[in-house]
Amino acid sequence: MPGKKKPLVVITRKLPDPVETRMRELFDARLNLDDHPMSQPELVAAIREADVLVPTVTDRIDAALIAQAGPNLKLIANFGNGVDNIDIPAAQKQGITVTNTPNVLNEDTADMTMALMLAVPRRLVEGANVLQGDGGAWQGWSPTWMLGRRIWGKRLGIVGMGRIGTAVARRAKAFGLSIHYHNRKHVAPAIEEELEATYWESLDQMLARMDIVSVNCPSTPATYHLLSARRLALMQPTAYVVNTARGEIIDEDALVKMIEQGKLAGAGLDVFAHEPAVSPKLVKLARKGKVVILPHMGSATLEGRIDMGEKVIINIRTFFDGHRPPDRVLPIRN
Ligand SMILES: O=CC(=O)O
Repeated sequence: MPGKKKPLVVITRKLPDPVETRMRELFDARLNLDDHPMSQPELVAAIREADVLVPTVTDRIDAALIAQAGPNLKLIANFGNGVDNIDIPAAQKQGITVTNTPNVLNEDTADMTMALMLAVPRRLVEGANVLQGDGGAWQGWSPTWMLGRRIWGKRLGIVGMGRIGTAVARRAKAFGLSIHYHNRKHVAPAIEEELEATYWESLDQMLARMDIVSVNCPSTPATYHLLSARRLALMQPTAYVVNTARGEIIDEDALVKMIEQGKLAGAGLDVFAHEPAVSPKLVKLARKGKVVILPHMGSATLEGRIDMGEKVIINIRTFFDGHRPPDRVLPIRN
């Protein structure tokens, strides 16, 4: 941007090198080279001074923080798809634009969803641990040892057939699962045709009939504990739950209890209710092979993270060129 003063852009976490290099070229970029999660006073200092804040999903940008924004703060360009970490109405009220990084992580997150969908019923981690443990546990192949459950021919229920849900559905179809989905408002007729998918208006009815349920909706006040204790209890005891969206969408305590009591077969979880803390009960279930737990790695590919950084840059540049940034996020209207 020749001739113009470069915007002061505060980035809360370390980003991949090519992204940081480009940000340095384009902006007055304040980087977090040692990658420490920013403390509340550091966030307040950043938001007071910056023209643009680039937070990640681990930074809570709530109304109290936004209220302390300095006069220069015009844009919060989230490095992340989910914006549940940002109080969008509070930002909008203060004239601050919010953007995110959609689309570029659909395929990576869908891959991880598929990986969990395979890992739990097919006992992938349990099997790997046999060889990685003391080494003596494997007695050789046996017709009745390490038997999991087949996923081919089973029913997959997708909660939230959006961009990621659709990418999951395409993969799952190729693995021989029949595709079912529930969306709160919109049906997706094109996807229904392409994947011979069945739309369930009633989430309760869908849950009761699925072999695997994959959570792929955003975390909003309306989806908080969408898979509640009552709804989880509707599921078959042979069913699995996979969540690569947000921990808050499932009542995690209820899920744990149901798996402990054999009322659900297991779960594959990449996200948790109180990250980075993970319930010790879930860790215990993981040791028993009932769940596979991953530390929020759905979009964690080098390519994906560089693409996300590129999106952040495009959003900032477009905004300062006087146009509406491509990934502007507006408050949800019910
Ligand atoms: O979880 C990661 C994201 O929302 O980008």
